[in-house]
Amino acid sequence: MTQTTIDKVCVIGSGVMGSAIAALIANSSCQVVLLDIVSNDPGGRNAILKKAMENLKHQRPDPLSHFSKLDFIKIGNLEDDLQLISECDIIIEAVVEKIEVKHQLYNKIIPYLKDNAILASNTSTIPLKKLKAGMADSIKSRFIITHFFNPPRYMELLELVLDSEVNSAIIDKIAKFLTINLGKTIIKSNDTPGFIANRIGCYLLELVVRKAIKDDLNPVIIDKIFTNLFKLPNTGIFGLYDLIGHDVMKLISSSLVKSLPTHDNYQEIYLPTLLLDKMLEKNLIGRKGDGGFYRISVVGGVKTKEVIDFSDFTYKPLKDYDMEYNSINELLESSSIYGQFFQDILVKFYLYLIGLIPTVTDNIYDINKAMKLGYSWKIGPVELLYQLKEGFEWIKNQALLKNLPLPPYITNNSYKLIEASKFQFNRINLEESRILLKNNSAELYLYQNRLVVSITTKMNCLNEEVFDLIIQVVELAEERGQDLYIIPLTDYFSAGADLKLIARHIKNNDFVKLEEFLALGQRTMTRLKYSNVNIISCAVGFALGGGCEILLHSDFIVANQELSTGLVEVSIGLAPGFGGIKEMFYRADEENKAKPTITTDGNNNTSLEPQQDKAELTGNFLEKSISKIVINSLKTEQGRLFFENLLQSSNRSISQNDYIIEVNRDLVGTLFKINSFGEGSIGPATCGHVVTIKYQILDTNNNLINEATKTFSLGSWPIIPAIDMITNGMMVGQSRQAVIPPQYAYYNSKYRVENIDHDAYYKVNIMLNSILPNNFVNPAEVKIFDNEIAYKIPLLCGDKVKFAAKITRLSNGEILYDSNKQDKNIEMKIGDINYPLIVSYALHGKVPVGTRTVIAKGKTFKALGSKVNHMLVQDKIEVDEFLMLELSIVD
Ligand SMILES: CCC[C@H](O)CC(=O)SCCNC(=O)CCNC(=O)[C@H](O)C(C)(C)COP(=O)([O-])OP(=O)([O-])OC[C@H]1O[C@@H](n2cnc3c(N)ncnc32)[C@H](O)[C@@H]1OP(=O)([O-])[O-]
Repeated sequence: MTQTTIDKVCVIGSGVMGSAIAALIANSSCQVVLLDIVSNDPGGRNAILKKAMENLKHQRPDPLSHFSKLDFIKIGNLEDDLQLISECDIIIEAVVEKIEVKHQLYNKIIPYLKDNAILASNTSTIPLKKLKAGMADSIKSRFIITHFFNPPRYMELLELVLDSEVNSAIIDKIAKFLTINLGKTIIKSNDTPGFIANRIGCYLLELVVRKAIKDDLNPVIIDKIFTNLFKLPNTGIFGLYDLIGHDVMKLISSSLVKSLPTHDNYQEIYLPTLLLDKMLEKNLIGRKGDGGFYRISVVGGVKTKEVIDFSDFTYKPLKDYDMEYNSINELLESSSIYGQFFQDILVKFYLYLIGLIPTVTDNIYDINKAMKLGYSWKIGPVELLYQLKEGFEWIKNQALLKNLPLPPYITNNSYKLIEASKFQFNRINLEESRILLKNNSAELYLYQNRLVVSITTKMNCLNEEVFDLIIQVVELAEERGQDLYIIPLTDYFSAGADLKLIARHIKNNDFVKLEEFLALGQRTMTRLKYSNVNIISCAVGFALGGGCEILLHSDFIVANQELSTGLVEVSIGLAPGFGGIKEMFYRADEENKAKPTITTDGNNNTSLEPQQDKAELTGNFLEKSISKIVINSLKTEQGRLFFENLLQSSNRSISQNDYIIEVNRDLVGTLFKINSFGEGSIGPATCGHVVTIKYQILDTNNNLINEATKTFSLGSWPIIPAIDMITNGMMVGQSRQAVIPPQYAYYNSKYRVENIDHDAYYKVNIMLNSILPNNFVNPAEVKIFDNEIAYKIPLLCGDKVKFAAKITRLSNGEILYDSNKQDKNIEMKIGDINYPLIVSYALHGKVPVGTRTVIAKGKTFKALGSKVNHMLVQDKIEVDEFLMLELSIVD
């Protein structure tokens, strides 16, 4: 559903940021056009874009909220497809940070902009006024900088840079899109180099790293102090430098140093540092290089974090250090080298930060917020200052002692007007509201004449008082005939039922109170569900357990894109008690009704109904939930006794493994919308088999593009990849008809199918004539178990994959193969005939995470048509014995 007047957005530049911004926008179900330069690659004129789309599927953390969101992105190049720009309401430029390139691009695209389209640059370094130089006034009034943070899907901050020329209607329109559709928090910055967060964040990174190296201090201790005392994210400072990349840091800092005035303190702290230069030379540039300050090594199958030894640039396992300091104050009062180091850097850091007022922004709360949202600081830097015994006075005194100049914000005493309460930013402006009802756990506000309930307990946990107030409020809303909104005042919706309360009841053996609590919760949910006013729940952060159950019982859910929600209690062995499982099923059923279907008319023409918007509830949810509950119960002595008593008549002890549930393997179907015709008796075809097929490729108007009979090995992609993927699983004599999305329709440069448009959907008809060799995996004889369900693009025939594998003989537990023992993961193409057939069978259709356990007969462990078997000595396996294969995907 589009909530603003923005229907289509164009992103230009499919690099790391551009493609991830396109994914973020597609996640909100808004149409995206992603453009880049023409490629000379044999893969076609859009090869750069195809690669970017492919990368989106594999990046971690996932840029896409669901793989079907790729369908919202249409790709094109800047020569053939410029007219696509004229359909777009916003054009976001995310090309290389070179002013000449950007200007050339603007000149090229401006003739295609529709009248009221907004043009935005995602630059992080080039000033707005330079970007706008030479533009016509009619473009200047709708040209802005929208600075996203990396990764755009996960970082809430968006820095918006505008000037007085920008039309106010444009500001309103883009602000609505960024906040409502994309869930971003906007912070306005003046047009100064690096804007707010990077100016401060990179200053701190360079200050700490360069000074620590100069003073010969240990990165591990410094990072531990930052994460433990200052509550910075776990990467610390050195880890973040590695994550950004030393090469990128160099680009950012050099650009900042070049554009900042000569008296700016960045120039002074950006010390020449030989060791950093040497690291760059040796490609020790961080995570994407051969290591950085830290490196992760896999030794004996175990991941080990190591730290650099500057004496010879080797790496040593990380030693843990005891924290000597209990608080920031203790650290700063210490005369240790680390105490002195932190004193020095903190004074410099804060003087720099405060000195940015008013040139960069006149709002100190925005500075605090930018670091929380753009750099994931749990506590903002200005809030942190209040944890120092003397706060601003400490900075002031230290500056005087060290003879450092004080910024105007301190000398004119503006800092004395800071109100600590304003650091917590509420989504509701409480000053505009009036409390109508209240107890110790929840409150009802009248906000802009709407009824709004907010929970006020720790983590917004649900207790009796919360339920009492909600029931009372629903009644009041019905009396007034007004809809009811449930909105958190915090960054999260609710952590669910108050587990401490439940634990107290259990500890006191007070099961009557526990039952009453559950009954009250159920009554509350029922009241929400059957109220005769609308219940609208607005959720951000997390809505876990009972929090999720509130959403499930609401009439409307307004969810932030990054909301984490679910009935998570099953993983700790608790059954959702407030009606969540039932509601999940009702909703899943409704979604199934809305699912896209393939309809086939009398002439066997297939048409695809419109794509649905929501993620589907696939997988055996109920069985998985119950199995998790049982498995977790079995981990406790009481749980085990309970189940053993229950099963006494069967007179056997029980194992957790008895409760692992089979998975379903139909994820491939959600990608291709396959219809099968006929039964067939020989097969099924598995990746690696040599098949002969007759195929037809048709466009969506049923025009025949290509047809032929072809013999090839499944997974070699000789026609278009989708044909191999769809043929997998077919029986000889069977036919399949499928609709394939563009990303699986591109052709292989070796065997060209002419006239394939890289951006279009196609239909294929396949008839399977023969399979060689006649060595098959009979699905009825195979058991497959997964350790998790995930909604990711499944691995398919012909894809490359990296995994660890173990094969165990079930009759005696003998381990026949273990890649971990050989200290090596397997990297193979699904369909490689040098690996056991069962491996390709098990990998096709598996999501690229977690462990898959397969139990199958020895005959399926033979490699296809080859004497080489990279995992087993073939002669050691009996055809009819049962073997267990465990495959764990490696990132
Ligand atoms: C019977 C069926 C009922 C129903 O149907 C199902 C449910 O809702 S079942 C429930 C389903 N829900 C869950 O399973 C979620 C359980 N909670 C979590 O997973 C994490 O706490 C969470 C991810 C929310 C935040 O992580 P984080 O940011 O690292 O923060 P943190 O972890 O450090 O916690 C901060 C403080 O909050 C406290 N507290 C938190 N949650 C609860 C609670 N439910 N209760 C009470 N207290 C809770 C926590 O103890 C701590 O207190 P203290 O005194 O300051 O030490």
